[in-house]
Amino acid sequence: MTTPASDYHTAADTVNPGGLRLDDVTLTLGDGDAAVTALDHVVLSVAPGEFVAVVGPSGSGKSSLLAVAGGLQRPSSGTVHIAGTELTALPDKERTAARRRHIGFVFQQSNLLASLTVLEQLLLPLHIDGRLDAAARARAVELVEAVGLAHRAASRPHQLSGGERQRAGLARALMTSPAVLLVDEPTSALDRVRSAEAVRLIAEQTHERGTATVMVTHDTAIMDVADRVHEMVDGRLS
Ligand SMILES: Nc1ncnc2c1ncn2[C@@H]1O[C@H](COP(=O)(O)OP(=O)(O)OP(=O)(O)O)[C@@H](O)[C@H]1O
Repeated sequence: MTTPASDYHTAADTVNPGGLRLDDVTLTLGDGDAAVTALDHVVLSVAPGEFVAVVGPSGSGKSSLLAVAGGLQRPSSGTVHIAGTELTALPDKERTAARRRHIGFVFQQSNLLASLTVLEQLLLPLHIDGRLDAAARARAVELVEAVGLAHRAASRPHQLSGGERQRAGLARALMTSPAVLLVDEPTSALDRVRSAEAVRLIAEQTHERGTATVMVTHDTAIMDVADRVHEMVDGRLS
């Protein structure tokens, strides 16, 4: 008996069905004469296991793209799907839950909680979701090591450098194996070697875990690592 092709699944399919899709997304910020079209009819599809970079000048709409893709900001029009769910159709409470479960953010500001150690920052989201078990603890330790912070696992954010805080934020974002990973300029606070390592880790996790990853950056060196590179100019993606 042969197995139909549709019964075969890649590791990526098993971990994260669906990816990220933006359909005809427009975002207008501000009112009247001050109104700015931050996103202009953007179409973007990122498959599980795909690493997409978005490059573009300051003010072109890159951060707006991540905010809308991650459900932090509702678009003025258009739809966003993550992991098979239409994010833009969900009420606020459910959108927040979907965001926590499916999306990992790495922002320039790492938004770490001041009172928690590096290791605790990683464990908290799983604790909130009631999914904190031995495997999760082991993964947290592994990720803290992978971002080069093993010696800082028990440190709190104020005891870390900017680059260390950013790497802790990256490890935290990877902790839940999100379906979608949204990364804003991971290299700014890091030195060259560290930043190359961080990008390599993101690429590795993207391919191994079937994450749909979007990274926005000014850094054109990213082009060597990304599967696809888009350019953003005046809110338009090409
Ligand atoms: N709250 C706001 N009200 C009005 N305009 C805004 C608001 N936030 C951002 N903008 C404008 O929207 C456009 C896109 O901004 P965005 O932050 O997405 O750009 P960016 O490409 O991420 O820039 P950078 O690389 O400097 O971070 C810019 O022209 C910006 O001035």
